Amino acid sequence: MNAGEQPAAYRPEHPLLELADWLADPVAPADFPKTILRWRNDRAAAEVGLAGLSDDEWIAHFARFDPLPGTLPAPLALRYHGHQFRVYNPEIGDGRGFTFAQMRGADGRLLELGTKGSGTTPWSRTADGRLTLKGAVRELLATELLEALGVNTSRTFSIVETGEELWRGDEPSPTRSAVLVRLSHGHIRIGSFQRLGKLEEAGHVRELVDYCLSQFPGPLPPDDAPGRDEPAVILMHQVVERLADLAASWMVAGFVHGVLNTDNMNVTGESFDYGPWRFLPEWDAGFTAAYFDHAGLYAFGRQPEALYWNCGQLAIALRIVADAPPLLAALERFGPLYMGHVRRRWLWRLGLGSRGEERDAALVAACEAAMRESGEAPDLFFHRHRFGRAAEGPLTQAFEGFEPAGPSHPLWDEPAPPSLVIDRVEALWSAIDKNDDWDPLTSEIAAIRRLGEALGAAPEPGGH
Ligand SMILES: Nc1ncnc2c1ncn2[C@@H]1O[C@H](COP(=O)(O)OP(=O)(O)OP(=O)(O)O)[C@@H](O)[C@H]1O
Repeated sequence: MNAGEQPAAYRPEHPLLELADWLADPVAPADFPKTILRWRNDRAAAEVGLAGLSDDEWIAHFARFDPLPGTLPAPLALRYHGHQFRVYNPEIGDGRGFTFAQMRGADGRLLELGTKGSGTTPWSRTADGRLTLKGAVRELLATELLEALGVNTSRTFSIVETGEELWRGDEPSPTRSAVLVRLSHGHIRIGSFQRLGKLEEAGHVRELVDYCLSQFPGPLPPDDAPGRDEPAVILMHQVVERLADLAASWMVAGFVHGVLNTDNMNVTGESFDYGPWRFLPEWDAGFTAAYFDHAGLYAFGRQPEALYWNCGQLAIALRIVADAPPLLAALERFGPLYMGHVRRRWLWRLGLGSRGEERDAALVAACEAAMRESGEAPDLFFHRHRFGRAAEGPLTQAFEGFEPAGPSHPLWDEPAPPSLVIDRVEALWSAIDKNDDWDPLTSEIAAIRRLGEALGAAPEPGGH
């Protein structure tokens, strides 16, 4: 919400309930020994009419999970399958989370509150259903910076520390526990369709397609797209458009998600599930975030290809209700859409207006080459070159004739804020872990929000 805007009214709904019999299981939240409020996102809460809750009420709803009035009567753990590192896994589903509430935002779009670390479900397998506090803090940092950088991301709504000791192979253990609530437009994944396709539930695929089209509305396919009136084809086009933009937005943010499995692909196009993510210390296509990604499958430069592959899996799942050629025609749009979104977002981050496709593409290529050569962190590069300043050497020509287009802000005349690279993330966590000092995290979030203000909103993609 921008300054001066009125807080939205709370407008509960529960359309998911209609699908719940075959898409989800009602579950009970864990009973935590402690509930210490660590983060409440009042900016996001104001958008859904929940900023007026007292801290006690907040904890009752977002750590004890007392139902919010008028929305889902019970938490729903969603069923899904997914390709994990390209291997099909039919045993997953919400193993440590659930959809807790649905509501309308001020713009009329559906929003959901979903959890992470809220207890076991039928899909927990042998795991504990919990989230580490460090995992929660990392998710907060990633979502705040991505939001500032114009990425369509889930938002971290609430973090409550829960007083348990957790054992993890990738954190010094025992480690502290938390329950996180996130706000996003939905939690229907490509893996949700894969599961229904695999189980040959064509009627349910149709129902889920209709739900997505009505709850997450988007544009119709281009005029010349084959099968453009069929619901599954329309959805396929929308998901391709959204994920092509998502891939572009991560590249321009210098962000490596780390685990681009099909169960982590939201059909709304929102970035979510922040595990081993990293921001780039330097421009390197081979930079890999997850220590367990030995082949570099989800390395920085392979993210667009991974999302394209995931869209292909959605097409396969939708084959049960649509012909292949129109689905493939939608899939083929991914590459050109991606390139267009990279150009648009790159110029936005530089604060420059477009000079046409060719010059814009040449500028992107020149900037990439300059970063590769110098080893400069992308955040620093974009800051130094905001509005086309500081161009030198081969960059001078590439920047020639581009005009400033972004808002002015005092930040652009200050030294660049430090990048949120791994050492910085670890330092912020260490203050909490060693001294229970939350001030460095709070200051970091304030600095990130100021960067978001300085950048302004990313422009919407144009029409077809
Ligand atoms: N500690 C845990 N307990 C139970 N299930 C877990 C745990 N950690 C991961 N899972 C499950 O393993 C699968 C893959 O985990 P992943 O980290 O991608 O998802 P997640 O972060 O738990 O949830 P989301 O994708 O909604 O962010 C999911 O089905 C998830 O629910």
